[in-house]
Amino acid sequence: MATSAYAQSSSWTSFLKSIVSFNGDLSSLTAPVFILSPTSLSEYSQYWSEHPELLVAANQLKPDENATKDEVDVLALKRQIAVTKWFIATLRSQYCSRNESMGAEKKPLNPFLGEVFVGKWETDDEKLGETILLSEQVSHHPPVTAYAIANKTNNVYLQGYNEIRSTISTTSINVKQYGHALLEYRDVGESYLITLPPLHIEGLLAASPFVELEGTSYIQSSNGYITVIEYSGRGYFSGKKNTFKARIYKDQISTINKQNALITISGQWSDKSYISKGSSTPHSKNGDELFYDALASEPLHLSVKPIEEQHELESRKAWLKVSEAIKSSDYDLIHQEKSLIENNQRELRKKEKDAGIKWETRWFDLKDYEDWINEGDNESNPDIFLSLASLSNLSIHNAPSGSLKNSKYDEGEAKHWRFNLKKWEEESEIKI
Ligand SMILES: CCC(=O)OC[C@H](C)CC[C@H]1O[C@H]2C[C@H]3[C@@H]4CC=C5C[C@@H](O)CC[C@]5(C)[C@H]4CC[C@]3(C)[C@H]2[C@@H]1C
Repeated sequence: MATSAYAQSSSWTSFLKSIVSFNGDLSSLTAPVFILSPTSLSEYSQYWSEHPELLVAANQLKPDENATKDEVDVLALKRQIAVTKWFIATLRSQYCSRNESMGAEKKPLNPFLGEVFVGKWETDDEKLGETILLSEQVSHHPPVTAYAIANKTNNVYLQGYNEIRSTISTTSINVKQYGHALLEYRDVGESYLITLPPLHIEGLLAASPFVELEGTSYIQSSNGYITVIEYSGRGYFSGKKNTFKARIYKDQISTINKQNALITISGQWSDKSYISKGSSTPHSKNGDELFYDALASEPLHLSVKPIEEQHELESRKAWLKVSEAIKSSDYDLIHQEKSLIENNQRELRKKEKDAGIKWETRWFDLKDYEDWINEGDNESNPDIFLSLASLSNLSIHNAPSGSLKNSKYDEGEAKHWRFNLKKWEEESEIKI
């Protein structure tokens, strides 16, 4: 990875010193201008669907009414492969797009409470149809972004939320992701729980930061199939960066032995990956089939209405002056414009506190699963998160994403952000 010209700059070396006395909240660190992104973190929800054709693909793999049990099963496995491909395809957008567009990972603007970001992916393919995005900053301390993505044409709905907790080692920033995504294919009658891998930021000493994924993440289907994805960077499996190995099993019990894998996929999530049947590691060398080429398919970017048509709570309108100041590297103006927004927010919080009113989130509710479980009979409308967490043996608590039941994190609160369709349907001010 290239060493930036900034590596020796005094601003970067003093910044690196400052992160040694790090307090856990990345947004509190004053980073040098050249590492600041003009984009708010609330916009990162769009990375979940820059390949909408892959997001809806599983919906086309429906058995017809006279399919045999085998055909039904083969199609269920094909849907698991399709959902795994969609998820792997999101990773380049999620974790490389700033490096590709701005030369390095950047520090995003820290969204204010109630900040929203909406848009749509438009296409002239009427089988695919339009896909819409709603994103809302549902918490400022700690920063939590919730999102909902819908493709009505295919009856496909994705919702989720993200929170991060960071620690610093001598040369890298280690990030645990909290939250998960829930994906529903309502025509097929199937749902998926998707967890988020831990990551770390490399390249800090070279002032050319980039994200590397690590650990394990899961995709659990309501039909039992589960994909277990292991991540590594340079120096592990193949010495290449952004490496992963995904294994698909019939069910969670089978995951105790890698020999039980029905399908194995491996390669680089930011480049090419290959697929083979069974548990052997696929590779281009032994002629295994190409699974996905992340560089070959250009992402479809979200359409966002012009700033003059946006509501004041919409991200690009709210941050316009700060964003322009960052683009012109005018540190004083950045500080001046950011302070305006931050002081306004402090004022609002103070008024709410004095009036004894609590901030109401707009399109998402914080669902307390401990209440839900204690209320007992929910057989009437079983919650898909609870059933998928049980199938995958994953914790329902506010643990790092992908924590297993009975792991050391499997305790404490169990509150998760959920999309409230009724609130969106009653929305009268914010338009897509
Ligand atoms: C504040 C310290 C600093 O500026 O260090 C310089 C570097 C830019 C490293 C810190 C920032 O790195 C950014 C990378 C961001 C993550 C990128 C992608 C995602 C996926 C998305 O679905 C959810 C959000 C998440 C996890 C971003 C979270 C915020 C990260 C870690 C930024 C760091 C402040």
